[in-house]
Parts: sequence; structure tokens; C-alpha cells
Amino acid sequence: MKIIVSGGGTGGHVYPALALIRTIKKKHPDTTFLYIGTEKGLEANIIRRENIPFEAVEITGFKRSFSFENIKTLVRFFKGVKRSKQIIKDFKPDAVIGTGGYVSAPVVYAAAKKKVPAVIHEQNSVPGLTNKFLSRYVQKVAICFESAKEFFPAPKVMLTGNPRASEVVGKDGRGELAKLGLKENVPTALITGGSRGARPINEAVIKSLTQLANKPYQILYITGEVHFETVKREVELIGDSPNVAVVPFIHNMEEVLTEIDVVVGRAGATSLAEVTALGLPSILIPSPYVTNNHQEKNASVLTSAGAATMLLEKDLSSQKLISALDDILLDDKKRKNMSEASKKLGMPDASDRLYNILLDLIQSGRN
Ligand SMILES: CC(=O)N[C@H]1[C@@H](OP(=O)(O)OP(=O)(O)OC[C@H]2O[C@@H](n3ccc(=O)[nH]c3=O)[C@H](O)[C@@H]2O)O[C@H](CO)[C@@H](O)[C@@H]1O
Repeated sequence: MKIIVSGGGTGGHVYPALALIRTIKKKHPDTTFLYIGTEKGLEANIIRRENIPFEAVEITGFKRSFSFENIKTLVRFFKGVKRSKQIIKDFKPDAVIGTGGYVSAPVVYAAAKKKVPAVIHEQNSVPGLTNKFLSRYVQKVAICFESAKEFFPAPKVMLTGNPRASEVVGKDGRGELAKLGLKENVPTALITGGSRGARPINEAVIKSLTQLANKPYQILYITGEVHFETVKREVELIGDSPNVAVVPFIHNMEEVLTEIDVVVGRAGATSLAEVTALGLPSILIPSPYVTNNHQEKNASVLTSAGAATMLLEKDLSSQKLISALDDILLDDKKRKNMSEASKKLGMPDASDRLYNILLDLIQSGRN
């Protein structure tokens, strides 16, 4: 089989694509993949690290208000479509899958125009512009939250969940925390601001460090690559604490997560798929800067099930963060209840569901 995969900008669009690629590779080792992303998105590094052939197109997103930039974006889109059509002509894929982010727009659109079977995967409870646009042209739309259904043509929609959920389950912890300078068998919170990090979360964590140093639990704190140097300098001024490890990014999250008890982070849909697949309690601080405030909607699915607590960014402070951590990490019963509620939302068979859709499509295309 030959498959083109496209999605990017942030990790939330790239990791589901990578998880699906790994699933297909396991089932059909002879499959050839081509990933189409942008040079500026996180995919350029994440996908190349995996030795998956990678082609870049140049694309930006539309601004919601009228702007001269939108004309440039339209020009880039049509250039991207032209280039994608050429790539499709040369590579001759059996199917194309788009996992969202601007880059998947020209690629999936070009596939539809070239009559190649195409699927999109929407991670969020409220879809982004790209997938809404593409849903008119593709054969199938895979979703992760029931609430996303109403935004797409009904006969095309299938609930699959997020392939990244399948990837994180069943992994063995192999002393990952010890490698990062933390202890094993101590309750541990992972704090992250999503795949690109989040300055407001970093500021709250930095202000909490002195108090966190005296807690009976420990923290693995991911700053985000671009924020690392600034945060590190601030941490050095406060003084290192043995129960807090500070890192820029984790490349083997599926392994690290097996040793984590609570996740504190944004409410990006792929992170939530991981957390629920593993049955982890979480403290969610949705990004207010995303389309249609979709992260708050993602988060409320978990909070209403009792799987997470939510802290709005406008209310975020070091005290609120510490008491949210204490509430869960110092209360075993609460942690257990949240964990059970979280697990009920998990969809660990997502990869297989998405893979089956793709395979059916390819086979029906060949008949
Ligand atoms: C600002 C923005 O546009 N955010 C969107 C983006 O978020 P973002 O890219 O932050 O997405 P998520 O939080 O959903 O997923 C992040 C992914 O990166 C991984 N990871 C993160 C940190 C790290 O050090 N190592 C690592 O591997 C996580 O394990 C996860 O697989 O995509 C999500 C999924 O469409 C959306 O819901 C978010 O609203």
C-alpha cells in the first residue's frame, strides 16, 4: 500500500498521524508512506526523526477578519494544491489522510481533485476551519467526540477516537522518571502547556516552585522548546528543587506517561485522548486563544464526567495551581475516582477503527 499522510503545525495534529502510521506499519510492513507538512510546523522535526519520507509545502491559515494576508494565504493555498497534485501524481497513493492543521487543506483537496480516496481525522469536540472545508470533498470523516458530528455531512461521519490513545496504552514504564532525575514510586504530576508550551502556565509554575519543593509529591515540568531557556534561567534564580524536573520537550511521551499520576495541562484533544486512554486524572487549563474556544469544550467533556478539574486561564494563579494539585495528589480516594471516570471516556481501540475505515476505502476503490 502507498499512503500520503498530512497534518501539522502542532503536536495535536501530528501525533495522531504518527500513531496511525505506526499501526499500519505493524499490520502491513510493506506499506510506503509519504508525509506532507510544513517546514515551520512541529511535524518537520517529529516526522523526520522517525525516518518517514517528508515533503514540505508552504501554507498559512486564514484570518477570521478581512485582511490583505488572506489574499496571500489564498495564493499559497492554490500553489500548495498544485504542488500536492504533482506529489500525488508521482507517488500514486492508494489513499490520503489528513489530520488537520492548515497544511492538510491543499493536500487533501488535491487528493479529492485527483480522485484518490481521502479521509480526514478531527480530534476536537468542535472542528477547525480546515476540516469543515475538507469534509465536502472527502469520503469519510473520523471524529473523536460525538459533539463534532453535527458539523459534518452525516453519512460520512464515523466515531473512531484518536489513534494516539491506542499508542499510549499497554506500554511498560522503564524508569523514565529516574532518567530525568526524579524518584520512582512517588506520586508524580506532569505539567505541560501542550506541544508548543504555554507562557501563562509557565509563569504560574515558576511562582509555585518554592512551595512545590516541600510537597510529598514530585513534578515533571515540560516548558515547551521555545520557552525553555527563559524558564531555566528563572528556575536557577529560585534554586533547583530535587522534586521538580524541568525539560523543554519529551519525545517518548507514551513511555513517560505510564509513570505519571496526574496531568496538568491545556485541553488539546490529543492530550485528552492519551489521558483518558490511560485513565489519568487531570487538571485542565484550556487555551482561550483557539478557534471557537474549543479547548474549553474539550475540557468540559472530562469535567462533567468527573475525570478532570478545570482552571480557567483568567483565574490561574500559583495558589490555585498548588491547591488543585494538593486536592488530587494528597487524596488517594479522589484520585482513584477521577481515574475511573477518566478511563470510561478512553477509546484505546481508535487506531484499529481508523485503520479499518482507510482499508475499506482503499478496497472499495479497487473493486
Ligand atoms: C494552540 C493550539 O492550536 N492547540 C491545538 C493543538 O494543541 P497541541 O498541539 O498542544 O495538542 P494536544 O495537547 O492535543 O497534543 C499534544 C501532543 O504532543 C505531545 N507532546 C507534548 C509535549 C511534549 O513535550 N511531548 C509530546 O510528545 C502530547 O503527548 C500530545 O500527543 O492541537 C490539538 C488537537 O487538534 C487542539 O485540541 C489544540 O487546541
